[in-house]
Amino acid sequence: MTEKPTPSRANIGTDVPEEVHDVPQVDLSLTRDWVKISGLSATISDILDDLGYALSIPTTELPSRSEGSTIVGRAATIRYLSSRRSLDKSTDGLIHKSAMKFTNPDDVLVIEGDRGGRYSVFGGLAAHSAKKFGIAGLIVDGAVRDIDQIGELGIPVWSRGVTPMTGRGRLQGMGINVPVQIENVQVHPGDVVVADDSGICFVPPEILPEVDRRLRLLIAEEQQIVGTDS
Ligand SMILES: O=C([O-])CC(=O)C(=O)O
Ligand SMILES: [Mg+2]
Repeated sequence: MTEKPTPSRANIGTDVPEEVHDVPQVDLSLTRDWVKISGLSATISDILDDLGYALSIPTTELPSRSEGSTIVGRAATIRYLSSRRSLDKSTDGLIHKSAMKFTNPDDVLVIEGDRGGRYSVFGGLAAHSAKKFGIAGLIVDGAVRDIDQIGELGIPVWSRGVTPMTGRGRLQGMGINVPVQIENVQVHPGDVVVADDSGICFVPPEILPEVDRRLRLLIAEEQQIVGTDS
C-alpha cells in the first residue's frame, strides 16, 4: 500500500486562507477590571438584552472546559468550512498558527469550526503556540483535542465538543479575522469577548462605553440588594 507523506507536524496550522485581515484596534481600558467581577456574563447578557443585541451563548451549548475561568478580550476570529475532499492529505487545512500572527496578547481566538464537535481545530501543540502569543482563551463552535495538554498550559477553552479526531484534511480554513457564526451569534473580529462558567457574550466595541456604564450601575444595585437582604 502506498501512502502519501504526511506534512510535518511542526507546520500544522500554518496554511494561509484567501481572506486575511488584522484584528480591529479596540481600546480595552474600560474592561481592565471586568475579569474580577463575579456573575459577569449574566450581567453583560442582561445589558445586551436591554440594548437589543442577540450576542449571548449559554455554556449548555458551548461548555467551559476549564471551570472557574473568566476571560475578557478582543476577538480574533478563524473561519473553517468542511473540506471538499473526504480526507485531503495534500494540505492540513488548519490555519490557527497563521491566525496567531495577527493577534495581540490577551486576544481571544474565536473559531467557527465544524459546528458539530466531531473534528478538532486545536490541540496541545496549538496551545503551546497560543501560550507564546499570550492568547487569553478560546471559543470554539466545533471541537478541540488534547484537552489535558491544553489544561496543563492553562488556556481556558469553551467548545461545543472534545474529540480525538483531527480536523486536518477534513476542514479548510477560509478566513482570518472575518465574521464568524458561533452557535446562533454573528461574531465580528474586534468584538469584546466575555466568558465565564455561565456563558459567553460578545460586546461590539461601539457600545462598550455604554455597556461599561450600565455594568457599574447594576453591580452597585446588586450589592445594595444583597446588603439589605436579611
Ligand atoms: O493535529 C491537530 O489536529 C492539532 C493537534 O493535535 C495539536 O495542535 O496538538
Ligand atoms: Mg496534538
